[in-house]
Amino acid sequence: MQQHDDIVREKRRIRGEVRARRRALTPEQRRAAGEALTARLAELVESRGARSVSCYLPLPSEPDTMGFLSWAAGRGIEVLLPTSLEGFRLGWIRPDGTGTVAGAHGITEPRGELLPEGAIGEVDLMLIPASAVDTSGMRLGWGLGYFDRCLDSLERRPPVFAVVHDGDVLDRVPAEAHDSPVTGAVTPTRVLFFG
Ligand SMILES: Nc1nc2c(c(=O)[nH]1)N(C=O)[C@@H](CNc1ccc(C(=O)N[C@@H](CCC(=O)O)C(=O)O)cc1)CN2
Ligand SMILES: Nc1ncnc2c1ncn2[C@@H]1O[C@H](COP(=O)(O)OP(=O)(O)OP(=O)(O)O)[C@@H](O)[C@H]1O
Repeated sequence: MQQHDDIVREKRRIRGEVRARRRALTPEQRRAAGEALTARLAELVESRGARSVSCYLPLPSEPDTMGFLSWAAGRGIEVLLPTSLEGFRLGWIRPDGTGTVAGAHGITEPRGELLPEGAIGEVDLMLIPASAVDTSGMRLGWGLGYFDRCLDSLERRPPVFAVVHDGDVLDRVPAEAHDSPVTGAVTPTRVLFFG
């Protein structure tokens, strides 16, 4: 149990550092990072020939995916976005283009059809939020388990890329049994593939 408590404490410490670092970014740094991120995400999607992906509507301090969402819309690439359901479970929405609503945790969610469970496993590529990732592919979220549960529940798991700032790629992120590695990560400067 000691070991488990240590891991939980270490995860909390890392999340705190990431939060502080993200909040210290100036508006100009955020804008520039968002613009660069759009190019990296577009590169990844094009290189994989993905026609459908998952993504997220960003909180103010998260890597800004809005430019990428516009790019994808212009290319006719289908983008599914998450909604926070009860029990820290994720649902997936196909946006209908009529706007957004306020979801849980202060996160904006699109209006649109809530897809049947498992449908997210059919996308070509998942782009998911994270607080940090390490070079072996272990991913740290915000401690609510939404994405761990979602990825665990999939019979077929598409390639999964964590979207983070450059400073959120760490040498090592502590892992528990329910954590499974991601395929890669995308930052404003690079697309990384993990063993
Ligand atoms: N944009 C976005 N949508 C998402 C998630 C997410 O991480 N980001 N989720 C993923 O599970 C689910 C909701 N869970 C949440 C995850 C994190 C926080 C949150 O407040 N995170 C940070 C702030 C972000 C930052 O500093 O960059 C925090 O804890 O302070 C809230 C809800 C579904 N939708
Ligand atoms: N597949 C699962 N089924 C049930 N509970 C889970 C599952 N995966 C994780 N959890 C629980 O969710 C909580 C958060 O786990 P963890 O700290 O690994 O989250 P995270 O990776 O930061 O979050 P997220 O998955 O939202 O990105 C823990 O209490 C964990 O036990």
